[in-house]
Amino acid sequence: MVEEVSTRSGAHLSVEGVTVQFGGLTALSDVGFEVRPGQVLGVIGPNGAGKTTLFNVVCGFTRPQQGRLTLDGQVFRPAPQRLVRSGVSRSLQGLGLFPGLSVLENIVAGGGSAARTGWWSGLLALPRTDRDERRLHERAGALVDELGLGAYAHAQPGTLPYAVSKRVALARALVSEPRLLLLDEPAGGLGHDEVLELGELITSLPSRGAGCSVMLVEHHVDLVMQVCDELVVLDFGRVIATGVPEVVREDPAVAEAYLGAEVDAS
Ligand SMILES: Nc1ncnc2c1ncn2[C@@H]1O[C@H](COP(=O)(O)OP(=O)(O)OP(=O)(O)O)[C@@H](O)[C@H]1O
Repeated sequence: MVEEVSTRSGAHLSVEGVTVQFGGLTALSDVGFEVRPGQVLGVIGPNGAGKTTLFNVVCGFTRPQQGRLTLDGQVFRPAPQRLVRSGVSRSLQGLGLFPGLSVLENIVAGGGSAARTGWWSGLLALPRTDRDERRLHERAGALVDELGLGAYAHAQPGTLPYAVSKRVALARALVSEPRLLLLDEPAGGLGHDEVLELGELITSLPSRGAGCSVMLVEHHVDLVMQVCDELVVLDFGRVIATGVPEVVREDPAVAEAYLGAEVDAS
């Protein structure tokens, strides 16, 4: 088991002692965990637990007051516009597809500066070559096929069924061949069969291309239990449990956090 993990590739993200306050409210308190190479790590927790805040910290939308991130051992100060250059990609709850562009063009747009020969060239701000451009279009075309988007390649986002839009957003996040993929509620609004398909896709990500680690923020507990190697459970901004799904599922603190949330809701 250990051997299997150590041979996987993908980025290694470390989140250390992260604290975020909004005025007097502590949204995250001393949060720490790791996403290991080739791992699918799930972040779960009841409403208001701090999941979105954590996602925003890793994307660079929110700066923590304390703590730090490292990516492959280097201090990582994420900025949304530089993420792709760092080998990181994200798919947000709000799909954010460009209305004036076709599905294929939207996917190509996800290449950003990584359209250059790779994210490392993007980091050095090397100019984009025709060959880079061609490769980007090839990758976009391959994703259209792989995610079953062929019938929609030239459609406008506004005309797509919701589940198809979600696949387009995912393809756009994958076209840069990220080493770390950040997914925010990818199952939101999907039906049962679509969630199953999504689960298969997420499970395949670590062995896709050069390898990809995944941080998945998700409410859909069945999906999380199915696809994640490890879970981090947040409640009131604190990590209350970490571990493999089978163990977290039995953790009394986790049951209590979710039960408390249900009682509040009722
Ligand atoms: N920009 C903000 N300003 C003030 N408070 C905020 C802000 N963003 C989040 N919060 C608060 O921080 C806490 C954590 O919110 P967050 O959205 O991260 O939780 P969550 O686990 O994603 O919740 P949900 O599952 O409902 O989306 C909540 O109490 C929320 O009201």
